[in-house]
Amino acid sequence: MAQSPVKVTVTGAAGQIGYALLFRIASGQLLGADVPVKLSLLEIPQAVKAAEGTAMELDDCAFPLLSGIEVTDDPNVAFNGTNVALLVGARPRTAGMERGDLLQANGGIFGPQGKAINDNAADDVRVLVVGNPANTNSLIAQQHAPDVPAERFTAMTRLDHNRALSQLAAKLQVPVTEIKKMTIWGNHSATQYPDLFHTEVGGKIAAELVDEAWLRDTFIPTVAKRGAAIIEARGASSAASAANAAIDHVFDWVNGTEWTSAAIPSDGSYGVPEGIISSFPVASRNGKWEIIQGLEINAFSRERIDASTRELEEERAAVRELGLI
Ligand SMILES: NC(=O)c1ccc[n+]([C@@H]2O[C@H](COP(=O)([O-])OP(=O)(O)OC[C@H]3O[C@@H](n4cnc5c(N)ncnc54)[C@H](O)[C@@H]3O)[C@@H](O)[C@H]2O)c1
Ligand SMILES: O=C(O)C[C@H](O)C(=O)O
Repeated sequence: MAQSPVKVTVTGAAGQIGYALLFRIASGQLLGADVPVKLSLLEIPQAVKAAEGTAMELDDCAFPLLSGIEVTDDPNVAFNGTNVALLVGARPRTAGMERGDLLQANGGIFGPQGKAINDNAADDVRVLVVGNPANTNSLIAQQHAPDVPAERFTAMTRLDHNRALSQLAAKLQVPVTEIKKMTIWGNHSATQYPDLFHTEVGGKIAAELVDEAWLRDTFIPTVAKRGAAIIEARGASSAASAANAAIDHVFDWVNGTEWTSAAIPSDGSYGVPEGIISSFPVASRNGKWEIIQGLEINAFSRERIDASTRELEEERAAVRELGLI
């Protein structure tokens, strides 16, 4: 029997990530080449017309897997029966802003959307927050959705993971496919920690293949500050690479993987405070993320994981203070 379509909701559909994302979803890259999809495009009223234009272009592609498109400014409609919610819609930072500056500006979006997901989404809904500050926005949405299992709320650090793969591959002059077990810990911010002490290249530990000065002074800051470097170079924040990472995150969540990075609610593993949505090394089995256990954390890593998770605790305290959770 033909599979019934999976409903995918994309917020901020008229934005630059939305434009890079929707066509790939409709072509089957988000869920698989045999899975039909229905798209729901959520925008603010002023941008609905632009989203309708994107919907016209989606129509014009005649994608065999695309079974329907709706465009709306009502979250209750957009999330009605949704199976996958990609929360992209938020203001990007501009040159000179840190992600923390966006807490107040964007935090207000995610409470109402969390509630709309709670009240309307399908029982199997999976949520990926891309809009910054992604980890804490995901926490805000989760806190407004008490009927949805907490672990269904995630945030995107896959772009950081992919950036780390690419930087290391260039340094070691190897194809990215030779690199296994890359890990991003913590917040999708400048405090994130790309960890090479478990990463393997041709069976060897990556941290032992590079000198410590490069690891500390070049690799970690290059990955952690790549978002700002893209803004500086493009005059706009990353879009196609962000859309690509969102596709990777959901595809692996649904179809399984033995090792990647994703920000998921902490269960206290590795001393990461319970409840914050922090990046971990994860596997996905039977449609559920699992934190990879048993890794030895050295003093160098400990210090950096603690710094990034402390920032997430501070963000949680700040949104509590603002009454957002
Ligand atoms: N996690 C990551 O790795 C990552 C990477 C890149 C960008 N981002 C973030 O993604 C977000 C979107 O980036 P962009 O470049 O597409 O921005 P953009 O400004 O091009 O588009 C954002 C869109 O969101 C819409 N929007 C705003 N409030 C909304 C709401 N309440 N409901 C629905 N739509 C709403 C806007 O109308 C706009 O069309 C930003 O916060 C950016 O910082 C995250
Ligand atoms: O850094 C930003 O503000 C945009 C995005 O989160 C990125 O990492 O490219």
